[in-house]
Amino acid sequence: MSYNKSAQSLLNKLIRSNLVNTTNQVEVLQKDPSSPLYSVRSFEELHLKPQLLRGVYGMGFNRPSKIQETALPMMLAEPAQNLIAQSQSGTGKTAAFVLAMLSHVDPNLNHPQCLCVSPTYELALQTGKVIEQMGKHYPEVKLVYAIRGNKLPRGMKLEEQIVIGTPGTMLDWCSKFRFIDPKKIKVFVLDEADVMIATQGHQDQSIRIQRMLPKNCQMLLFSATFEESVWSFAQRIVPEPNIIKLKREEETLDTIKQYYVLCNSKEEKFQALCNIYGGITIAQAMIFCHTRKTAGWLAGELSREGHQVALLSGEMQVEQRAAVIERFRDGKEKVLVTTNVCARGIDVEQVSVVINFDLPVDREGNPDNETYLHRIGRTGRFGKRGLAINMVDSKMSMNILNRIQDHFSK
Ligand SMILES: Nc1ncnc2c1ncn2[C@@H]1O[C@H](COP(=O)(O)OP(=O)(O)OP(=O)(O)O)[C@@H](O)[C@H]1O
Repeated sequence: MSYNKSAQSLLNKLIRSNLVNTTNQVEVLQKDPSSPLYSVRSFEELHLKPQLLRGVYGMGFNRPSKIQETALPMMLAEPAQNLIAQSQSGTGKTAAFVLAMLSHVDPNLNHPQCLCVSPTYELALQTGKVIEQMGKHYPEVKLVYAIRGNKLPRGMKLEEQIVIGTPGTMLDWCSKFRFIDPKKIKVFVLDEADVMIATQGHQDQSIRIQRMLPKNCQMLLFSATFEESVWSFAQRIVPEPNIIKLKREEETLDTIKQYYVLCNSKEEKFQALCNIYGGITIAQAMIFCHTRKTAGWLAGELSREGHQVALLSGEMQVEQRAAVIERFRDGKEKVLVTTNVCARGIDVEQVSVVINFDLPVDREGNPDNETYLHRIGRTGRFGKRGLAINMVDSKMSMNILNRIQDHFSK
């Protein structure tokens, strides 16, 4: 379960190349409601160090994202303020806390000052990459990974200002090995709290790290979702927090053209698919199948027809899946074939054509409306127009399609 959650989160990060736009307003709950609430419309207003402003613009950011507008002034304020922030993946949380960490470190002090914990090694590396990009013009600030494979000699004291890693190793480095002096930490970031608590032990380890930090250390916690269990964990980690929440944009089927194609067999569906493919110039398409076997077969047939196809399948390791997704995102393959299960929870916003080679159904064989919507739907008025094609090959699948139609009244 936790493996799935962190894999999903990683794959989502990899498949997305852009900020997720949202028209929803942020909800803010201040620790001290009488203090003024600042929000910024530009990065200049934040009075960042010039090296960091260059780093931000160098990444192609023109203005703060919705959540950054409110979160950044809070995180950069003096004295430090604690923050719990929740918004869906892709809305700019990572970029925000990376900027906060880079702003708060003193490059002249050669000891760790910021700790950032992530649920997995791969997720930690992704955050590390953002630190490197944003800190590109600030080479005095150094970064080290507290992850299992990284073995340091006993008695060593770290000189890097930022440490990013997984809770277990981070805890060992702070207590058992004392590579880090927790009393000198100024900023503590806990990323992906919802994924974190899904792993046995991570919650306790995170709390034990937090207890070693000084009272005036800034505590920041981020999460994509906010169910009760995340919330109670957040409150144990972050005392006297400001709270920012950004609602997830509703997905709609309004801007999507949906079709279905009637066939008699798997082979006919494949033929129909080839015909459709010949008829329209498709930028990039994702094709969903019910089983691994069908997905493998279809990918084989498509490549025999000369298509460049990527296959994402459940038996692959996360790294392999990540590599497939990265190649697809970079346009190296135009078609991605995957199974319903494997792609659950993955956002495919930039894909304009979605083909359900098999319709999404749940374990009992009933229509899975939620998956249908998530796969095909687009959010808000920024949503690009899209095309969805459903393949029907039996009375049973026609029945499922009809029930999906009834459900959405479309
Ligand atoms: N102000 C901005 N302007 C333009 N792009 C931005 C801005 N902030 C972040 N981005 C880009 O948007 C994407 C999502 O940002 P980021 O990874 O920070 O979001 P997130 O909420 O942390 O999502 P996740 O939890 O999946 O990492 C990244 O590609 C990032 O480079």
